[in-house]
Amino acid sequence: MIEAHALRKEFTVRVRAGRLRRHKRVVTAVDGVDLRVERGEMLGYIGPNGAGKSTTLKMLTGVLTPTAGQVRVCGLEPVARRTRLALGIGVVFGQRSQLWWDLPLRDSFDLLRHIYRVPAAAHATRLRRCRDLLDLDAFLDTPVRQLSLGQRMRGELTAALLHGPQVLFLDEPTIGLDVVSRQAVRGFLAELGRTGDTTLVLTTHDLADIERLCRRLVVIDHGRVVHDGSIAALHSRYGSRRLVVAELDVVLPEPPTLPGAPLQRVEADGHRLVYALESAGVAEVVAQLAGLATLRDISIVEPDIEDVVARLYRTPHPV
Ligand SMILES: Nc1ncnc2c1ncn2[C@@H]1O[C@H](COP(=O)(O)OP(=O)(O)OP(=O)(O)O)[C@@H](O)[C@H]1O
Repeated sequence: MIEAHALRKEFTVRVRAGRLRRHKRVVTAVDGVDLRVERGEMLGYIGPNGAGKSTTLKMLTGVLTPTAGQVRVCGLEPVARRTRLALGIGVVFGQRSQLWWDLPLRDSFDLLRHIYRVPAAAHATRLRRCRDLLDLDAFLDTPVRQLSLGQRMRGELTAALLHGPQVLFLDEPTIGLDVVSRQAVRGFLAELGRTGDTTLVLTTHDLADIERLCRRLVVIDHGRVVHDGSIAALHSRYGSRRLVVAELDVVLPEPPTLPGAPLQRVEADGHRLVYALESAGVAEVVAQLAGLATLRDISIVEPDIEDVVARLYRTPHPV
């Protein structure tokens, strides 16, 4: 659905160099990105501020012309075939609206049906589904300007999907949403992913979105791809380890040393021991601890995606 090769975008900016003088400076926002996304994939596209995520999305959707490289979305060259491409893609930019500010949500949806020339029956089916899954009914007749951010975002998602796009681009779809709206949006996107018809490209700073929705993660930094693979692959690349947390009834004179599971921390005055799973398996570690101490509780803590991504952002990457 998406193919990009050596995609590059440079911006020329003017910077002050004295009271009246200005210098031209070239900012390379995207620096040779290769990307291939198959039908039905849900791809998380993340990176620190200014990494080039929005610029990439703008090139994929035909808003910006690449400085160099090739790009095809739904088999089309985005800038040259922008009108045609609009029928195949849906776009949600969290900070911008595609709805009519003064119209009730229902009327915006109706206008979109005419703009995209969607047959009435197909429109009704898709709208019904969004109304059910996103709980739109309570505010369908409210003008967009009176909607809360969470309600508007649900409206935006519906608006992006009513013409049945093959690819959905989402730039920060959960930004600023409260917990309930965030869950509603995530649940809806997860459902969309399960049906497997829509390809989804999602940029976000909220890594819980990625964990919940995306099996594949592309990380971009300074305009370059620095990771392309699963979240699990990222953890193994950066040596993230699962932890075994043992709560003891009685404090031991010395925390036990376990082969293949180094002790990470001793907490709660010795009542809690935290081991990292290296070469040892969970069962082995639990069995050993059970033989050495009276356990009140034991839990396994999965590696934290925030930690591993923070480590990745801090790692310098070769230019
Ligand atoms: N229109 C523009 N003119 C000049 N520079 C730009 C323009 N748009 C983006 N840039 C620069 O390109 C770089 C990448 O910006 P981009 O908006 O793609 O980053 P991002 O990864 O989406 O960041 P964020 O997470 O902060 O939204 C930044 O250095 C930014 O200042």
